[in-house]
Amino acid sequence: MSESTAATAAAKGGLQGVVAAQSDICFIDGDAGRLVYRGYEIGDLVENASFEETAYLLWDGKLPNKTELATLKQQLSASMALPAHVLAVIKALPAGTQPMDVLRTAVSALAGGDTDLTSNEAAANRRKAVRLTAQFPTIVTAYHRIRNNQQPIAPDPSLSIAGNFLYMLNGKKPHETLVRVMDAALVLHAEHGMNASTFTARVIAATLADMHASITGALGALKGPLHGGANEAVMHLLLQCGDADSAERKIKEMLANKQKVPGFGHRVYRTFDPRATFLRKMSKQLGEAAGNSKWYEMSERLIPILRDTKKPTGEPLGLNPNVDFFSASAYYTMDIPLDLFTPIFGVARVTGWAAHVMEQHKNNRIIRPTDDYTGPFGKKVEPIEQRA
Ligand SMILES: CC(=O)SCCNC(=O)CCNC(=O)[C@H](O)C(C)(C)COP(=O)(O)OP(=O)(O)OC[C@H]1O[C@@H](n2cnc3c(N)ncnc32)[C@H](O)[C@@H]1OP(=O)(O)O
Ligand SMILES: O=C([O-])CC(=O)C(=O)O
Repeated sequence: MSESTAATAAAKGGLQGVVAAQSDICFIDGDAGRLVYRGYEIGDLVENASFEETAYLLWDGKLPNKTELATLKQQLSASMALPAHVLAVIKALPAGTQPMDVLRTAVSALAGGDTDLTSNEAAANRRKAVRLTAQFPTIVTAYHRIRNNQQPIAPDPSLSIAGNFLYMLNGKKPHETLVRVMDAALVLHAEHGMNASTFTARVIAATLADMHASITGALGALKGPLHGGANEAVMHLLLQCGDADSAERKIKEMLANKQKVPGFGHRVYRTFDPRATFLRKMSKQLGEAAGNSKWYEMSERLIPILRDTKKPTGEPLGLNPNVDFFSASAYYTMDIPLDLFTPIFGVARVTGWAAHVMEQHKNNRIIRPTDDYTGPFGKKVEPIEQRA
């Protein structure tokens, strides 16, 4: 970044372009639309590696061999069931509690009773990463069933994380194609450098707080509609519009009113988010398989509007879909309830958060930036009766 561009970015706030850590985990080239996890291109991983292999890669820095993968799968299967006190916490939450809040609360509750809680050593962190990754799908699906007056389904040790998520959600063995789509979505969402939730996790970890505290905080950041919450917001928008013509009108109106359109734009990508390229294909294929391409086609209609609409300067807006855009129509076509879209993001991203917490703990310095004070000086405390 040139000095003048850096100065403009600094004035806008949001830590744009600020290097917050040295990291071996993820590389993003925002101009080229390139995403790399530990040296592997995202396209290679999504086509040739499972979510479990990706988790291993993120945590251990290498792809597992057969024995290592079998061990990880066994460890994950052994950790999927929730402790009784966590199920009790989930059941005690008031009706209507949002699934992201349930997930955050349950992760916080999982700290109680975790045998490694107080250790930030690498081996303890690795065990906690496995347990949390295994427990996330169980929390999300158990809550969904409980809120619908259904019994939670016990995880099936023969299924993957993706397979178990669909199985525990619907109570029947999922079709292989759907498991493959869900697995690919999890690989695509697993990691993304110093995004807001990962940065949050690292800030918490850098105080030497533990993995559960860091991931509880990360979930709070992921919930927001400018971050992970955008996938749910995209689907609400598509449903509210109902058809492509109304959606086109609505988007133009939003742009004219300077409103942010969910699922578009990115702090780093200046071109198509490479993950959106894969999710776009998945949304199309799912629509065709379901005999309902309406949501995919509606989504396609919006792309040229956000790319080509002119700014007052005459330049095109140049906004592209991000990871949250096509995941919305893909998950909706898979019959996944809207308010589980962001929790699914969490089911994937817990692996990336855990990798960053481990990296932070390995080479730590507290993260404490500074601010540019713009308030007054010289005030004196007046007696309360004299205050306006
Ligand atoms: C997993 C993820 O977190 S991916 C992102 C998910 N979030 C969303 O989809 C929400 C919609 N998108 C946004 O709000 C933003 O694009 C963000 C939060 C992702 C990135 O924010 P920033 O880095 O601050 O945006 P940036 O500075 O590049 O914006 C440039 C301009 O494009 C505009 N813009 C950016 N995104 C959008 C959008 N989705 N709709 C309309 N205008 C937008 C900005 O308002 C800004 O306009 P200005 O120059 O007239 O002020
Ligand atoms: O990197 C970001 O700012 C947001 C994002 O796409 C992600 O977390 O996947």
